[in-house]
Amino acid sequence: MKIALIAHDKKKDLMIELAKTFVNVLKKHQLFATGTTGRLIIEHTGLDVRRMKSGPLGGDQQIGSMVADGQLDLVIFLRDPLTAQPHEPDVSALLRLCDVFAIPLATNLSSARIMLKALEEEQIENQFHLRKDE
Ligand SMILES: O=C(CO)COP(=O)(O)O
Repeated sequence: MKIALIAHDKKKDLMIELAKTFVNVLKKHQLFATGTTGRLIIEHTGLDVRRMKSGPLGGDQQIGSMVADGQLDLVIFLRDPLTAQPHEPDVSALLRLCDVFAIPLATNLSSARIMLKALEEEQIENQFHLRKDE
């Protein structure tokens, strides 16, 4: 499965802890991340992560493009709903595209844990999302 991992600044520590907790699950999959999130995950877990640009510099849009192209199966995006983001339109666009293409999307720690637990137990199948044109 192809999984995107993204965290806003105040949620990065949570993302690192999440990645550490589920490192044995995550290492079985292809991982993608926005720039800073990816660097931190690599530094703290040694996981192989393909890094896009940083979120404010277009990373969310790059991930969104992958969603639109059917290149991602899961998105975990630990958002900070209490801090204004300069690239809020990019964030909204990515969340919207996940809904357009019915890609499983976790936007907080609790839903992310449920998603990774399901992945651990192999309850999520590859490419079960619907393409918009299907
Ligand atoms: O801003 C982000 C998501 O909107 C995350 O980007 P970084 O991982 O580069 O901090």
